[in-house]
Amino acid sequence: MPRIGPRIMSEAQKIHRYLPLLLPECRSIAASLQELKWIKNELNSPRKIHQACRLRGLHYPLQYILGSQPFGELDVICKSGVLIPRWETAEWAQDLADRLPAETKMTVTDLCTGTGCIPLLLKYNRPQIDVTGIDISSKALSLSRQNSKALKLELHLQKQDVLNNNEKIGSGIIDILTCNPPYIPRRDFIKETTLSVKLYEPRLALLGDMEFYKNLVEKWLYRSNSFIYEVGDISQSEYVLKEIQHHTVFSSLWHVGFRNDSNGHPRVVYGFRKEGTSHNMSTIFQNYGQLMH
Ligand SMILES: C[S@@+](CC[C@H](N)C(=O)[O-])C[C@H]1O[C@@H](n2cnc3c(N)ncnc32)[C@H](O)[C@@H]1O
Repeated sequence: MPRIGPRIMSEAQKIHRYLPLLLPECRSIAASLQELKWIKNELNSPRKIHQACRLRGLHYPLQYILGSQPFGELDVICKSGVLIPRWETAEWAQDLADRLPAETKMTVTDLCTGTGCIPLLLKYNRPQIDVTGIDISSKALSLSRQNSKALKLELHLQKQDVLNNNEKIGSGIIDILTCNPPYIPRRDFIKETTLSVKLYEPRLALLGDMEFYKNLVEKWLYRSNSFIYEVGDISQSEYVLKEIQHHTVFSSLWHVGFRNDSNGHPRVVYGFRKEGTSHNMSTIFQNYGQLMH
């Protein structure tokens, strides 16, 4: 990343004395001004505003400073130690919420729930559904509980290792299984993530490769009627597709699709049972992405 030159620093200093603190993270005067406006809107004391700008200069995430992040129509509480929800996730989760039937009862289990943003957004849009969030991290569970309370949306929570204790999670068949797992391979972590993410967001929430997709195929397909897993790149979607296509039983039972985010990047692999479910999955997932199988 190129360094900020002295000319732009002194230009920023002339506009506002805190702008030079924001420039290293925001990279331009316009972006720094926008951020200063947000900080001033949220924090009322000059001391807090100055402290916030200083922290931003150290690449500390704005959401941890201001304490929240919009996720669809929700304002989700954010705290250090728990991944900040991303717009890419909100995009597919909101579209999924809009597709769920308005009155029908359904069960949703969200693996790797973090702040609880995904099940809470689904519950907000479809209050009749029953939502459960699972995470291995105590910090994540405590924050998702706090979000559930603050938003007045009921969310069942369970602390479990998704990869090893699958049988201890819930019971019966899950209608919709959602998951945004840690999916950045160690080899890509250094070059592909920003300093702010590298320094301050939990690695437990970020670092992963194929293990959660493998676990989906080996364990969760037996227990769910549909799944929506976020991916970091196309190889993770292709892995799930190949495993289902080449499976003697799954290949005749499941449809599989890929979905890009609005920046055109592969973002989701999803699947649903062709028949035998009490809800019409093919209507819910019609044109959700591109069907591959
Ligand atoms: C990418 S974050 C997703 C958080 C949230 N769902 C979101 O979209 O913002 C992944 C989450 O998985 C959790 N996690 C990591 N390994 C896990 C495991 N083996 N079992 C359960 N949760 C795990 C982390 O604690 C983290 O909260």
